[in-house]
Amino acid sequence: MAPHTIRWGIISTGGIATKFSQVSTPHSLRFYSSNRVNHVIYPPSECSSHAQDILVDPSTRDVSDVAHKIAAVGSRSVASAQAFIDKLKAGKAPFDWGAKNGLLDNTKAYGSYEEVYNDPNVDAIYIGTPHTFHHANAKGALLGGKNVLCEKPFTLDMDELDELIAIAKKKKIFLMEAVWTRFHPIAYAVQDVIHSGKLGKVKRFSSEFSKDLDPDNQPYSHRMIDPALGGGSLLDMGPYPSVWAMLVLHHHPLNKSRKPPKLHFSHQTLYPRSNVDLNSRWLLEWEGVSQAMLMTDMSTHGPKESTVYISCEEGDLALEWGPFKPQRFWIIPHPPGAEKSIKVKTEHHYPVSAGGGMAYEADEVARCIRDGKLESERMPWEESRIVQGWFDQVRRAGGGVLANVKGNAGK
Ligand SMILES: NC(=O)C1=CN([C@@H]2O[C@H](COP(=O)(O)OP(=O)(O)OC[C@H]3O[C@@H](n4cnc5c(N)ncnc54)[C@H](OP(=O)(O)O)[C@@H]3O)[C@@H](O)[C@H]2O)C=CC1
Ligand SMILES: O=C1OC[C@@H](O)[C@H](O)[C@H]1O
Repeated sequence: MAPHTIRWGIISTGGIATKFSQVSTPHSLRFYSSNRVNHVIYPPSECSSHAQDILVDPSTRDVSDVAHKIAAVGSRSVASAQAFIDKLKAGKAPFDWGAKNGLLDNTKAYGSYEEVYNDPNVDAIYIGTPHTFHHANAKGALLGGKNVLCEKPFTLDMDELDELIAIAKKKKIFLMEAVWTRFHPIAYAVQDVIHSGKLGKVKRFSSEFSKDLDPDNQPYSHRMIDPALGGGSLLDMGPYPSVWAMLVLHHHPLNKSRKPPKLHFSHQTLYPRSNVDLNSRWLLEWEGVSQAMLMTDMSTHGPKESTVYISCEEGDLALEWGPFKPQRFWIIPHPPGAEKSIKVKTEHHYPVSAGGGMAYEADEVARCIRDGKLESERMPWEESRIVQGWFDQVRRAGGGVLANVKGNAGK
């Protein structure tokens, strides 16, 4: 049967859209315990782009039921949209597959986002603008009748998110937050290990996304600094410690009710230059499962081999940095003299397939649309709401410039 093909419209030509992966030479990687992906792997890169990744041959990730095409690119400048398309067409392996196979034929370059919302040849829109525009862009796309995949963080606050969900429900249109990590092979593997009980009960959990962005040497207009663009570490980086807590603890078999966790306390260190948060910490508790300490920080890199650390009865699990796309984890015995059934440290590789790792979430969108779903079971609205709720609470308690800022719900 022919694959169900989604005709994408891409909104914005910024960093996430244009940080083209410098990947050209395939090599085979052997890995210890993955049985989900086992074919040609390309070297991992932090730079990923939705537009570029959907141009990779889907068979490299064992996908044949869905496919992608780029029907339109919208930018505030038509020249930028056209340059973006030209760059995609000039992509190297594995991204050249799309141009060679017609995925960029007749792609339209628009000098506004509205034209993409209204293009009848577009099925779904990917939104890659700064956080403070997500709500307006997603709302415009939904009102134009388009399915939506919106970059993280979904919105600035819960009211904005609830309005988008209400529109999607009313118009019966698919809507999803682009938390790509949820769809990576390693995310399933980590859940399998912890939820199988092989390591016993979870005793403690910590996860963080720390990265030195050298804020003092960035212009004020940088979206991580400028409050008008939703600056600070929490909104940009917070989805990643959160995704691991949600997958491991919220989805834990012991959390039968799937009740949201309690947020005990939070703290933000403010960055005097613009009064956004330099770092944020918050403590959650899933009753009967575990507590979890989550952190974001844009002033330092943080630990390389334990961006997520899950202490369990029989041994621990540690994930490599960065939490947005780790490719390895380790199972680690307790300290000498305190070992339980885990006696030796083992390493487990789960690399993403060819490309940067963003095609998995695009495949999910395509399948959901094909199947007439409004939301994804792997990235459901309620779980975006839980995480958005933490951000609202942490931001408000932090006292920074964004503490009392309200989003644009209703506008
Ligand atoms: N999933 C992931 O791994 C990643 C996700 N992201 C998310 O993507 C979003 C965008 O981040 P990033 O690509 O780094 O951002 P950039 O600042 O690099 O680009 C944002 C783009 O948005 C458009 N835009 C529209 N209005 C404005 C405005 N007033 N000011 C600035 N830009 C505007 C511009 O595109 P144009 O001129 O074409 O209209 C601009 O190039 C964020 O929400 C971020 O959280 C970012 C990086 C990685
Ligand atoms: O979403 C993201 O993931 C990758 C990071 O490098 C980037 O800062 C962030 O926006």
